[in-house]
Amino acid sequence: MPDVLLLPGDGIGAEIVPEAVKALKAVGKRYQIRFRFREALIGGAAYDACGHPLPEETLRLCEESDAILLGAIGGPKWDNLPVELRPEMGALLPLRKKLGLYANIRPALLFPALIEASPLKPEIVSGMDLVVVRELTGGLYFGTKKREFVDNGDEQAIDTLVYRTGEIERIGRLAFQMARKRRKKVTSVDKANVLESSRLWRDVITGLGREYPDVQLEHMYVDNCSMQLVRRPTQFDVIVTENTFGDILTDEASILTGSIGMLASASIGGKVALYEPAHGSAPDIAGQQKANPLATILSAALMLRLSFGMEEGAQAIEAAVRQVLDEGYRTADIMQPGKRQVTTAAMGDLVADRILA
Ligand SMILES: NC(=O)c1ccc[n+]([C@@H]2O[C@H](COP(=O)([O-])OP(=O)(O)OC[C@H]3O[C@@H](n4cnc5c(N)ncnc54)[C@H](O)[C@@H]3O)[C@@H](O)[C@H]2O)c1
Ligand SMILES: CC(C)[C@H](C(=O)O)[C@@H](O)C(=O)O
Ligand SMILES: [Mg+2]
Repeated sequence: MPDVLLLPGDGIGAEIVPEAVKALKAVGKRYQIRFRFREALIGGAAYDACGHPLPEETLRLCEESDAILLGAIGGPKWDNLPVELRPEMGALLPLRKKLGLYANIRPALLFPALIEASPLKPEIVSGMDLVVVRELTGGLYFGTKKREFVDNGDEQAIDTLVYRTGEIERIGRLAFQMARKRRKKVTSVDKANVLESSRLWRDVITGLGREYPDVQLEHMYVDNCSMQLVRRPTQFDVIVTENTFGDILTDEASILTGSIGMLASASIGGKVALYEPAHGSAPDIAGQQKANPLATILSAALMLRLSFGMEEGAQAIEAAVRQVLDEGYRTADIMQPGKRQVTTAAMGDLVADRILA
């Protein structure tokens, strides 16, 4: 019985996770699989309940589970806490690190029904289907952080950006392997014209490329990449990049597919994988049933594919999402003239229903 740990977290997390559970239950019913769902606290919700954003009990349940589904963490309520108690630095980052989740897979796929919801012209965005492989446990996020006063009385803040060859090699390998199963192209994104860590990144990826002669490798500076994504997103197949660049480029890529509410993700590399939408807790729309649950539902599909080897179940979810969009149902963020606007829960019901149809 696959044991799935649910971590709804904060803001819209409590609204979107139940919709992905509906999809998983529908797959369970269709293919006679019984999932066991457990739930734990994380983020601001955990801080409010027990004084820490990542309680030991939550970490233990994560380590014992077969896969984790996370909603989102954070929000203005907790932004002024000491940094180690904030949901981002006190829970999400340590959880990724402790579970060894060094690779964050973020597919940015345009569903044809959403072509009008994209800010790009239909002829430019049509066929967009790329995946960003983001390094997740290194770089600026995990470097030394400090503040100190200098001679003239100024305060200075320091964040170090460190990458080792081994860290670059393992994420690079994953990207090449993924490209082999796709359109056989890897774009490695860095800032090698400025950063030493990027020059090492480029050296390591170039060396790895020789082991994958069937995969086309190109290097691109991150500033150019952010422009190329908008100019011609279909030129990309697999983008591999370091932590911070991947964070920024995936928010950019998400909107090209219609909304950040469409971008699923899988964080892998350890014994247990974590699945979560790429977006945050969206405090501006929390509690209003306006959130798009599809990124979380599509993250559940990634869970079935990558953690449980249930390709059929994953495809059933993806086909149901496609069908519901083709039928014209939309949450507010992807609403278009002539379409039918539905709530978060209604969207989840529709997807579950189509999985079972
Ligand atoms: N993985 C995570 O848990 C995660 C990711 C990003 C941000 N955060 C946290 O979330 C909080 C809010 O951050 P932010 O406002 O910069 O980013 P955000 O992604 O929460 O929201 C950005 C914008 O996108 C909209 N949006 C996001 N998800 C949506 C959805 N599913 N459906 C419809 N609209 C959606 C929001 O309403 C908002 O206008 C912060 O505390 C941040 O640290 C957490
Ligand atoms: C909340 C934040 C720490 C996180 C990140 O930057 O990794 C988020 O933006 C994401 O993309 O998952
Ligand atoms: Mg982000």
